[in-house]
Amino acid sequence: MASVSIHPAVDHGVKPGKDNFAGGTLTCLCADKPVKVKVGAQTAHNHVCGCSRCWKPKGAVFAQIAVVGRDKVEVLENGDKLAIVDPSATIQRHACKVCGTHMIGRIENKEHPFYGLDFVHTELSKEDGWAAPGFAAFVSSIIESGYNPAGMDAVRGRLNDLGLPPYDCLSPALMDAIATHTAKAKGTLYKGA
Ligand SMILES: N[C@@H](CCC(=O)N[C@@H](CSCO)C(=O)NCC(=O)O)C(=O)O
Ligand SMILES: [Zn+2]
Ligand SMILES: [Zn+2]
Repeated sequence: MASVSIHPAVDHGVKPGKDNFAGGTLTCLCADKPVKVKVGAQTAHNHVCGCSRCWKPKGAVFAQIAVVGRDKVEVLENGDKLAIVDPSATIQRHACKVCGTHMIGRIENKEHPFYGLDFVHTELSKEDGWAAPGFAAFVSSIIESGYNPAGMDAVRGRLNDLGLPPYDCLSPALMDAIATHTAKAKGTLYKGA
């Protein structure tokens, strides 16, 4: 039986990143005047995401998405084709108006735990060496985009086989980082006995 399809970047096995990789250029899917975005550093926290908001290549069940410092992200060409998909969303996704590809996901709320980081889809670059995805986020959310709920055991099994532990929110490390940020803001962070 064919294995469950997740995302083209991982369906044939997760490819490890390269040490000292310094970034590359993301290009949208337009044949004419593509949007080009420079990402001038290696990314962190790469993951596959099942949420309905993240951009997925045609036919993919999951998105692949990572973060990088916003100071490392620069629109190089055809930025006039970009528009924010939903200005009220936490992550403002700047997408190509012609092909729909999300090029930059930016957080403008300075109080947000991930402020200062942009979300990017590194499969849009032809450079080799981007950090590999390490987990699967918002797995149950694929049902919201029409995935058959009866197939979820097989999806989670495949993700585990690929070395992408499945979570229905973000990974424990990221959820702990968010909660730590919130506790600091509320003044309730553990201070020791
Ligand atoms: N069930 C919802 C979940 C959407 C969601 O909360 N997505 C996360 C992860 S996106 C990258 O990992 C999130 O942080 N969203 C904030 C935002 O999108 O602005 C669904 O599927 O839509
Ligand atoms: Zn485009
Ligand atoms: Zn998402």
